[in-house]
Amino acid sequence: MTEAAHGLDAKLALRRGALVLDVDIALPARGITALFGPSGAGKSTCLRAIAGLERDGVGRVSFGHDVWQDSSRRIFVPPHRRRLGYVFQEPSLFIHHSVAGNLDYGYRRARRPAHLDREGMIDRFGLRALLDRRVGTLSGGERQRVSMVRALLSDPALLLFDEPLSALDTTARADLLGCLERLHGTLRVPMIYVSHNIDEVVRLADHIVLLDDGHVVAQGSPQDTLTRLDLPPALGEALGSVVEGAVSGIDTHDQLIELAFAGGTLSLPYHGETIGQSMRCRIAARDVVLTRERQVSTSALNQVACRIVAMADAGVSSQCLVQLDASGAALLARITRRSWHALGLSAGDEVWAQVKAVALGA
Ligand SMILES: Nc1ncnc2c1ncn2[C@@H]1O[C@H](COP(=O)(O)OP(=O)(O)OP(=O)(O)O)[C@@H](O)[C@H]1O
Repeated sequence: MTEAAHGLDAKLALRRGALVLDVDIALPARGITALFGPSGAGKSTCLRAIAGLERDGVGRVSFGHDVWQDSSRRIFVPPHRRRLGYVFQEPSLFIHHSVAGNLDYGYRRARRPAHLDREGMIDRFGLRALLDRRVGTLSGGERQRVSMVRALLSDPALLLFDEPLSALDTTARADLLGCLERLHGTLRVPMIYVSHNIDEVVRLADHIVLLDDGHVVAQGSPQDTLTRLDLPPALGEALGSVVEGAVSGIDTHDQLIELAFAGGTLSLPYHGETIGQSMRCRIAARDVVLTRERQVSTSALNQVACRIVAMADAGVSSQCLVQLDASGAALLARITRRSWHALGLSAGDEVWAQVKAVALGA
């Protein structure tokens, strides 16, 4: 299998009822790209158009050196010839066949490529004990694991996952998210992952495309896109910073870990992490409190020294967004305008950002 030298480029326009989708997306050739946005933004429609499942989309889609669609030249490669591994919100499997039968369907058609680690994937997704079971007897979470491994074993050039966890309960969702995180480091092909759950996105994505009302409003690294001050109000709750660091301490007595990052250390709840483990956590803008002085009597375990970079309207008249720099790490706070004025804040000021450890629980 040859890997794409360039990723996916899609410039597509299409109308579906009240939705006018008009996107221009350029994705990296590796890693996970999240297509994120509020409900109804057009994420699934966009993914389907990329796959060739929306035939009336107009524009150009290329993947690596392959042109999948070019309306001006009447080129349209049908979905089954685009080498896609598609996973939908609801698993679509051969319900009367065994798990092994489902997994091997695409794997056999792809001629069992040597570079695909069938056994490793079965173990990584916890399917070993289920191989002989009929799919119809599995739970929703188990079926979705089968869908994912089946897609991976079909030797795709591009994986398209459309809200694969949204129909699952909290436990199944957490389990599968863990599987996907572990898969991340071994993925040889790019994945587009549609979600409206920002925590999933932050844990998985290397790159984010933010969609609102059929349009791309930002694309780039999670850190850069989610700390922007100019995003539409519909994306407001997703705003915040993505902190990357390594576990530098574990306090089993208080069940907390310390995460060392560019701006200092953060305490957050312990979930079985190990020292040295790389971690990402999201600090939602609404969970950050700003103070002029470092506080001595506060229940917030985290206080990070920052400098104010800029302030902007938060889209809600009583609130503003404050961009902060913590020794090179970008943070974002959403506070009231009243607080901004009461503290006499302005760009360039030194402040402390307080964050409760429980706000950082994964
Ligand atoms: N075939 C269709 N006919 C009419 N309207 C459609 C059709 N397909 C999609 N839409 C509309 O387009 C909008 C976007 O739908 P889409 O499923 O792409 O959004 P989404 O961002 O994936 O939303 P969600 O997160 O809720 O799944 C919705 O308002 C939907 O009702």
